[in-house]
Amino acid sequence: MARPPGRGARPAAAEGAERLGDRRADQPQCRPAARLAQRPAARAGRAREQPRTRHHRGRPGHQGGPDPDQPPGRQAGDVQLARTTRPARRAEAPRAARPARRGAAPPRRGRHLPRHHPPADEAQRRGVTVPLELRVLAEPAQVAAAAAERFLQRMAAAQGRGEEPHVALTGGTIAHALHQQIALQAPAYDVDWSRVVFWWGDERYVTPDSSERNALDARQVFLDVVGATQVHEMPSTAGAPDVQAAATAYGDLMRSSGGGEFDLVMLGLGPDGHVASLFPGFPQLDVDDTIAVPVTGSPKPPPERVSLTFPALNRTRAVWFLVTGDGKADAVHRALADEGDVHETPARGIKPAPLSGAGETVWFLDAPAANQL
Ligand SMILES: O=C1O[C@H](COP(=O)(O)O)[C@@H](O)[C@H](O)[C@H]1O
Repeated sequence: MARPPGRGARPAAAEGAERLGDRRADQPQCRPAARLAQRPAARAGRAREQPRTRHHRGRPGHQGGPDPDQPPGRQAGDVQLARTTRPARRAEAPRAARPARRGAAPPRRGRHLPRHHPPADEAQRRGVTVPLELRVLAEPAQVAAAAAERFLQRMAAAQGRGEEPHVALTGGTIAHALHQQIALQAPAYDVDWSRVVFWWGDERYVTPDSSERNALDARQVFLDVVGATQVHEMPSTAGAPDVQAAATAYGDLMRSSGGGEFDLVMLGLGPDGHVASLFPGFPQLDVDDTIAVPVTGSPKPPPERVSLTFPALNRTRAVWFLVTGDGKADAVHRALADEGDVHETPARGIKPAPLSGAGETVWFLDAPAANQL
């Protein structure tokens, strides 16, 4: 898994630095950023010398006292770091199914993924390496604007190659601002919205007009504004008799759509490290033979949800995490630490394994969310 930045292990790249293409884990991904490359050598040496425990690696000042060269927390300012993900460690791979510790519904087995659908550790098995970028911006509004700009560029580029990109949208705190920004910036880009296929990484199983619905806000501020036509919502209570049926129907729809793989999956991150509706300690984390699973007893309301599984989310060229606020800083740190358990920090199970094209993992963070890196 990837390391947090700031330990001198990998050179960083300034925004706009020339990308050198996909490389193996032990090779630098981008040319060093001038401002970071000019750090005093003594600081880099100190960072290497400090003994660190597994959970504190990469947290300057946490183990060895405050670092005089480094103000607390990562500085905002549109800095882009880039590294390459490492093949997942064995301990991080999803384990055999364990009993639910909370009131989660047992996920239904036997809804097999298409043959081309890679298992959760497909990236590891095939030795796939995917570049990892961190973009730290000052405020949530800048995170939304930067991600929206890149989203529009990505869609236009995919369509320019003759593709019809499939995208998984996120819910959560950042989604509203992100979607607003996409709609705002859209007129400047040549995107045919009838040729982008929208899905969701997770959804709340509530009434269709509930303000808890991830899709409702996305439609109002983005999809209906730009005129998207291929929008696949997860079923609400009006569309399926129960949450299990909702998950089954969504998996069936995705399986029959012939999409193959996502071009892009966008994800938020909960303070507990959850992504989509895959929560710490829940049995859905271990499901690798199904596209979508029901969740009951969610620790975050509302209690009933549908979520894509890790294999479904990882069947993508790109994953973008969008995370803001200091309440997420510990989760960001745990997600990017060298070691950790996917059952404690579900974000660690996100390892895109592209079947085609170049892969990427990008973390768009505001400064508070990055303050433990
Ligand atoms: O409930 C959800 O939570 C996560 C994280 O959301 P946040 O509000 O803590 O940012 C989100 O990614 C997911 O889509 C959503 O349904």
